[in-house]
Order: sequence, then C-alpha cells, then structure tokens
Amino acid sequence: MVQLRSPHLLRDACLIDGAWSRASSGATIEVHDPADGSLIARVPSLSAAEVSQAVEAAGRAFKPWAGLAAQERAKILRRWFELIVANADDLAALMTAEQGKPLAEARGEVLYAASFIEWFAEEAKRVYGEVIPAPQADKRLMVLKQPVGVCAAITPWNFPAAMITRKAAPALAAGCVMIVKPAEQTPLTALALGVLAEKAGIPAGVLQILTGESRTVGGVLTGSDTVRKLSFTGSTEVGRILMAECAPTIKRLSLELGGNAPFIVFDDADLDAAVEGAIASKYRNAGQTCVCANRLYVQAGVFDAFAEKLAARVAALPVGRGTEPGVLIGPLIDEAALEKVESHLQDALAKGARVVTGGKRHPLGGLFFEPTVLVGATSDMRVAREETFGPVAPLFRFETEEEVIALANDTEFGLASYFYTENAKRAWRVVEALEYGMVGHNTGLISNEVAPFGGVKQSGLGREGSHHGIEEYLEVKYWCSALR
Ligand SMILES: NC(=O)C1=CN([C@@H]2O[C@H](COP(=O)(O)OP(=O)(O)OC[C@H]3O[C@@H](n4cnc5c(N)ncnc54)[C@H](OP(=O)(O)O)[C@@H]3O)[C@@H](O)[C@H]2O)C=CC1
Ligand SMILES: O=C(O)CCCC(=O)O
Repeated sequence: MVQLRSPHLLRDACLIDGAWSRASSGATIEVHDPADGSLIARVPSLSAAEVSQAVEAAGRAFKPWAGLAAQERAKILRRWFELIVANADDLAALMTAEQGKPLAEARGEVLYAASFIEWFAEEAKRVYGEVIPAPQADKRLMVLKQPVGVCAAITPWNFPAAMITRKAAPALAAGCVMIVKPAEQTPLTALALGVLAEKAGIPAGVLQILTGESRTVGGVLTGSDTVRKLSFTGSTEVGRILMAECAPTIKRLSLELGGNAPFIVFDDADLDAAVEGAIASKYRNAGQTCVCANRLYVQAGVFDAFAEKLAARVAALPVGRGTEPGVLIGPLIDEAALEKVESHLQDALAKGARVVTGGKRHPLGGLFFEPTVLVGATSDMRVAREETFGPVAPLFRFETEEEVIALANDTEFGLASYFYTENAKRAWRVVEALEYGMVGHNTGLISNEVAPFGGVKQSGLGREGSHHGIEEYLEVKYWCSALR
C-alpha cells in the first residue's frame, strides 16, 4: 500500500467533465508495483461510449476556456504548478510505486513535470500575432494565433507525470482543452495530477483523464472529428498506427517516438566527464527513456580506458526497490521489457560481443536487471539497430570522425545524440553533421522546459517545451483587410 500524506491523491476513478467516474460496466485495469508485482489499485476500463462522452464534454468546455483572457488561464495554470510542487513527495511516492524509478528520481520528475506548467503559464501571455507589410497600398494583412481546439494526449509509462504536463500545459495555455490517456501501467500519477488540476480551478471538461484499454480509448480519440489534435509519446510502431488512424480526420499531430541515441567519445574528450555523462544518459530510469544513449561509440585511442572506467562505475550502481535509500537503478517496467533486454543481449553475445560487467537478471529476481557494459559491439547487432530500453551499454570501437558520423546517422531514428570532445572546431562539424533533433555536447543530460524537445526522421514530428511548444497548439489565421 502506498503511504501518502494526502491519501485523496490516490484515485481509482477517471476525471470526466468535472466528475470522478468509474466504468458503468464495472470493468477495471489492475495497477501493479514493478518492484514486487503487488497490486496497488484498480482503475476504470472505460467503454467507447464513455470516452465519447468525454469528447463531447471537451467540445462544450473549449469555447469558454479559449474565451478567458490569457492572464486568467495563466493564473489557473500557476496554481496547478504550485499544488504539484507542494505535493511533490506524494506524487513521487505514487510514481515510484507504479513505475519503479528511485524515489529521488521520481521527485525530480515531478518537479520537471511542474516546470512545464510554470513555463507555459508564462508563455500563455506571449502568444503574439503579426502585422505584415502589404504588397498593395489599400490592404492591411494580419496574422492571428488561435487555439487548435479539443486535443488528446496518449502518454507512456516511463515518465508518468512529465509526458502529460509537457503536452497539457501548452495546450491549456494556448486555450485548447485536453483529454489525456495515460499508459495502463502508470495511471495513478496521471489521476493524481487530475485531482490537483481540479483543485487549482481548471474547469470541468478542460482537462480530462481517461483510463482504459488503449485501442478502445485511442480509437475514439483518433476517430473523432471533434478532436483536432493528437499528441503522442511512445514507440514508433504505435506512432505509425495512430498517424494512420488520424489520417481520415486530418488531425494535427505531435509525435515523440523512439530513439537510438549515439553517444560518441572522441580521443580528445575529458574521459571522466564522458563516463559521468554516459552514466547519466544511459542509466537514468534504468535505461528506459527515449533519449538514453543506446550506442556508445568510443574512439580507438581511448577505448580501453573508457571501457574500464565506465565498467567500474556501472558495477557500483546500487540496484533495488525505488523506495530504498541510495538506490539508483529500479526494476524494469514489466516482463516484456526484461525479455527485450535479454534478447538484445543474447543477440549481441552470439555475434561476438563480450560482457564486462552485469549481463544477467539481478539476484533480487523479479524485474531487476544488472546494469551492464558490453564491448565488441558491431552494427549487425540488435543493440545497434533497435532501442534496447534497458540498462545495457554496448561499446563500439571507431577510428575516424567521418566513420563515426556515418555510423551514428545509419538509423531510421533521429531523436537525441551526444558527443564528447574538447575541440571546438570538431564540435561545430559534428553538431552540423548529426541527423538528430537534439545534440548534447560534453553532457549526457539535455532535457529541460525551456529547450525544444523532439526528433527528426522516424523519431517524430513537432517540438515540446520551449517557446516552440505552444505553437503546436495554435492555428495561424491570416486576415486580409481591404481599406476601400
Ligand atoms: N518514446 C518514448 O518515450 C517511449 C518509447 N517506448 C518504446 O516502445 C517500446 C514498447 O513500449 P510500450 O509501452 O509498449 O510503448 P507503446 O508505444 O505501446 O505505448 C505508449 C502509449 O501508447 C498507448 N498505445 C499502445 N497501443 C495503442 C493503440 N493501438 N492505440 C492507442 N494507444 C496505444 C499505450 O497504452 P497502454 O499502455 O494502455 O497500452 C501507452 O499509453 C519500448 O521498449 C520502447 O522502446 C516506450 C515508451 C516511451
Ligand atoms: O523518454 C521519453 O519519452 C521522454 C524523455 C524524457 C525527457 O528527457 O524529457
């Protein structure tokens, strides 16, 4: 049982049109603690008809919300931000219980999630239009920015709070309303955010949180003509399905999909900094982020030294329940995730890679996996081509800058990338050559609310966070006025 200071944050009902509702059928989905498999709660499995009711409520809520002054929306969002910060410990406890990440990391995510609300509460006041110098003397040309309308968000389990606020905050700031469907593994953090949104004064229907079977809920949201935009974070495979489902109604789309991040260490890098960056990038959230280093390319001159230093640090990473003090690596989310990590590892070993540290399920059992470092990785291995989404760092040896750029770009993904060099000229060359939406130079941590997060190629469409993030929820209306 999760112990909370404010037990009312643990909800087993959905927020629909300002009321907390269960499925009329009584159907539920079980939520389990990945650290020990215990049952934490049951949340509603809504029917398609119940999801449609939420869409109708959103349609009714849109105009009054969009009609508020931006300052009014900003004040309400600011209250939501403050309530999340005030309840950070409880939200972190819920998150660790359902997702498994260490408590300190969960608390960090809660504050990260809150930062998007604070940021977009401010950006709400800066949605400027334009006046364009006209090509004819008797014309005046203007550009208005208006909210897109009813929006939907489908979010993953790896960041149960931040992936919701990174979408809902800009949407609400712009004057849109939002329906959120969290991942089935992590609905409790989402519902708790709904409790605080209600308390902050976000009106009925403006932010709704729906739980249920993904195809049922997703099918109604993507098929509805009332829903004008979908924002999705998750796998590229599901992103493709949702894009196709949105095609008949030509919805706006933001897609934040899979990655296959290269992490490049050049001979002239600060090796200790590169090791720390690799730990931060690779092992955050037990390797379950779309921006995690997936392939570590290390130049031949420093390969052995880097491998040795990294393996020493990785072997010392404390693994355990997220609630235990000092733990840095929690369990993986489910058995399928564990099996994917194992199969990537077996494939790599069969093709000639060697384990330096880790390499198997952790003695704790359950969903725990040992933080692992592999050497001898090559491009024909699954670890080179697919997102492993677990605590396995495959090290690839390379000789030249040209060679590593070609290797790094040899993927259909283009989300995050990282490189370490002390050479400023090389830094410019490499940043310009990497076909990625985001590049970390001498750092393994790049995410924050003020920067544009997103990918190119099959890693997605659009940007979240930063002043670009609110544009995803705004339509551009051109107004041409003749003076005669
Ligand atoms: N870019 C990223 O941040 C993420 C990438 N991934 C990648 O995807 C792999 C698989 O993870 P997984 O959790 O299965 O990711 P998914 O892409 O399947 O799930 C992400 C979200 O999409 C929902 N969803 C899944 N299928 C549909 C559908 N047909 N219609 C509507 N919604 C749908 C899920 O709902 P529900 O949970 O209810 O099924 C969840 O809310 C990971 O190993 C990782 O490689 C995963 C998560 C995040
Ligand atoms: O993994 C994701 O889906 C989001 C990455 C988390 C972040 O750095 O914002």
